[in-house]
Amino acid sequence: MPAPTNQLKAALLRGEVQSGLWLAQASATVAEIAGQSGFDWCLIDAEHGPNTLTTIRAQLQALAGTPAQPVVRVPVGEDWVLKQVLDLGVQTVVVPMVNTAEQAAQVAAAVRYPGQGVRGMGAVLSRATRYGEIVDYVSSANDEICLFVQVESAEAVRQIDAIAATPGVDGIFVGPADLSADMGFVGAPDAAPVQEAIAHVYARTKAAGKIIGTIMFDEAAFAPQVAQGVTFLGLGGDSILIARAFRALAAQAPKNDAP
Ligand SMILES: O=C(O)C(=O)C[C@H](O)[C@@H](O)CO
Repeated sequence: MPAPTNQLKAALLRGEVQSGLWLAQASATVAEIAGQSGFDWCLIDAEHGPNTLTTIRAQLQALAGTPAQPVVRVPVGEDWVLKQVLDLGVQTVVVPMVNTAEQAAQVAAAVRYPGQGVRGMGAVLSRATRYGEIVDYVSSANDEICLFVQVESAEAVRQIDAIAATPGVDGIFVGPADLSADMGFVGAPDAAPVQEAIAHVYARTKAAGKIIGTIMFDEAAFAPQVAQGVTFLGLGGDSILIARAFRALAAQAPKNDAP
């Protein structure tokens, strides 16, 4: 029995738009609700969300019962972090703050077994192999890994051609907030120089034949992003949606003229 087919990767490689939700609550319940809401994928954010391996595992287990494909963003692109997260069974990972081609090559090696990388051989003990049931996992896992590296600095933009060309990097994920901040436009991702840089990254990523990803929090931005070639599209995050819904409901509270 080989590693499970990465349905999200397969759809993205067919050029299909796949939209999803950022999960930063570290809640298996929120993950389960999101996973059955119609998203193609749900990303468990361990960079900005208070996630641990235990909470990531619980959310992966919750998502397993839903149509949504699981994605994990690791806090940092270190080999040991990627090894532990992949052993939990996720096959699509996003690595933040990849600024150079050297870093891209390092994380690409970290997510694949020897022959294509340096991923440690612990899967037989882990959820990734269903605790030993998937006996051919190690020999088939590499092809089912989908690695996105985040381009979110001016240096990464300068190195986009080398980063995108890196073997084992399947997609480039633009982080608008961090990119704009690094370019000197804190809180202003719509600034013209930032948008020009993003358009350049999209063009060079497309030229390299790689998948383009990003996240938007404005529904009006979804279609324009797809028109620019984005197929791995974040539609927002659980925290902001929950907060908005609570504020909107509270605002509906009836009042009376107390006697
Ligand atoms: O820099 C960005 O933008 C991202 O990487 C996405 C954010 O981290 C995400 O949490 C939305 O703010």
